[in-house]
Amino acid sequence: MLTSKKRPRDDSTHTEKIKETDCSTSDPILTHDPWIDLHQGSFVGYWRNALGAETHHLLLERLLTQVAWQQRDVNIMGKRIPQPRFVAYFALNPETQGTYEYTGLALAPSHMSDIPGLLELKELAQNFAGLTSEEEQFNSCLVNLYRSGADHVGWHTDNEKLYDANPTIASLSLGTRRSFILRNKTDHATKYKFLLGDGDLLVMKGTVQQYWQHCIVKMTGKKAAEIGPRINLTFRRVKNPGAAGEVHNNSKQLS
Ligand SMILES: O=C(O)CCC(=O)C(=O)O
Ligand SMILES: [Fe+2]
Repeated sequence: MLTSKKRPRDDSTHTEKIKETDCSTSDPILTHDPWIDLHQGSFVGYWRNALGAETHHLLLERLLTQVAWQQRDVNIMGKRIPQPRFVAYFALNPETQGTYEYTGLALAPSHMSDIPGLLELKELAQNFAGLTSEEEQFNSCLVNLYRSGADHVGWHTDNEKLYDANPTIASLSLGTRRSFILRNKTDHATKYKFLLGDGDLLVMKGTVQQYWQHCIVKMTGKKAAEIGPRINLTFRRVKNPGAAGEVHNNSKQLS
């Protein structure tokens, strides 16, 4: 049974503010407040093992086997390249919410109710994100499958016009721990690294998509091939279904 009970972060060593020049030195933010104030109205919430259940592997297995994963081509700087991960898209009301589009890739949504447990995960993510009113609640879920350490997502912001200009986005991780980095758009040396492990939840809130970019770091070498899969579910609220493919400000960089 999934629980939405909030639990304090038990260990902050999985979050670090890092400098461009020294990515291995940690400057941990040692606080039990799950919300990190990035200034200018940007906030990130981070909960280790928000899922709190021992059934993550079943959930991972279910998603691996039941989701109709797609690897699509995207346009990056005039070139068509296969995305370095697999994706799928779910909506609460696929009939009215339209497609999700970026860099030449259009994904039609499936029903969230098609995957057992997905609606409960949405509720859980909403509770952690503090979304109480119905108008704020998530109605879509973009799911990423990183097969090994070589799969990744490049620097980007989730600034599609489908969403509000300052959307709340909740990201739930399953499987292998991977490095998620946020960097300030105007000062790339200001970064926060989160090691997102099985059951961890990260929420971006306020102006994060205006002032920060994020990525999942590409791993290289033998270790990249050896590590297991990771699935990430990002819950979002589609507000403007007619605006698929448009972005709020500067262009979205993504691979
Ligand atoms: O896998 C992750 O944690 C991030 C995914 C992401 O940034 C996205 O789907 O927009
Ligand atoms: Fe993103």
